[in-house]
Amino acid sequence: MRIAIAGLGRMGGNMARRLRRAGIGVVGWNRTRAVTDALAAECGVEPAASLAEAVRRLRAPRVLWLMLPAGGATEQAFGEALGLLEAGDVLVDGANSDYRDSQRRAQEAAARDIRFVDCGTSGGIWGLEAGYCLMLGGEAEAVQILRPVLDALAPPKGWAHVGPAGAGHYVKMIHNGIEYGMMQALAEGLALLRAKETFGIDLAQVAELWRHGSVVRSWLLDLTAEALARDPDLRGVAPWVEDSGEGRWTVREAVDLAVPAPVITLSLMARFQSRDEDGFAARALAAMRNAFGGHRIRAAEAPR
Ligand SMILES: O=C(O)[C@H](O)[C@@H](O)[C@H](O)[C@H](O)COP(=O)(O)O
Repeated sequence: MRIAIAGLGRMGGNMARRLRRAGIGVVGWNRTRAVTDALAAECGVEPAASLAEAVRRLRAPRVLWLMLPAGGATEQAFGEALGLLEAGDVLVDGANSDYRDSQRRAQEAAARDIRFVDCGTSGGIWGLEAGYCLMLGGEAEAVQILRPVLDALAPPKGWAHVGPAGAGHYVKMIHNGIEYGMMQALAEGLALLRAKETFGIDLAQVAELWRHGSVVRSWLLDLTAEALARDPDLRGVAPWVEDSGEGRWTVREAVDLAVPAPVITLSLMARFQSRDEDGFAARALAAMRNAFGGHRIRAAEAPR
């Protein structure tokens, strides 16, 4: 089997490597040509200078796997791919795309008899060795065509066809919402342990301890324990937490469906709060408290 991968960054590049290790042919295209060439030299990816060339190098039914950043880059490549692929070909989006975009894209592809598969992809940079967890939405026949690729990318039992178009990215979105909540709970627990100064608890020791037989043992805890062992106070990490969209979409979904999701919602808000360098809401609170009760406010540093 031979497929084309568009986007050979952290995720796409490692997926190409893993496929090559399993003996699957990979035609690779990346916006920066040097990245494609390096991968070609390293593991025998067939380099393509353009998306059109990548598609030309495939045989029907062609499989083109987009592994680009969600949003503009994926949308642009999707539009271009529709003009390059033919009826019966399979177009996969493995990015963290909004499931509603995937539903629309599946319809646009279906109008040209192109089979669109949305693939939620979990595993990050560890996927190369451990395999990726793949959540697939789309037609069963299209997923069948992908079977050898999925078997190579995922660990045993690590991929599943979870529903129609959009369902793959929907399941990945909820997965990431859960990820936010789990991360937040671990982070808060560690902060509470650290605050109990009278006990002098060694966080790295406790995180390591909990990895063995405890109810909260998990891969996230494994990674946390490693980070604490390296840098017990995490001094090298600024208290600024980004988000890429999936958590916001999960919260939006909770509102749309009127399903209470307080933990996920608050864990998203905690990330926003981590970026609030201006602290206006906190200043407003302190000002109100001062106004009604004469309570002390801490003077802000004079602007320089
Ligand atoms: O399952 C995964 O492998 C991760 O969820 C992965 O998709 C990625 O790390 C997120 O994009 C980070 O998401 P945030 O930037 O929203 O934290």
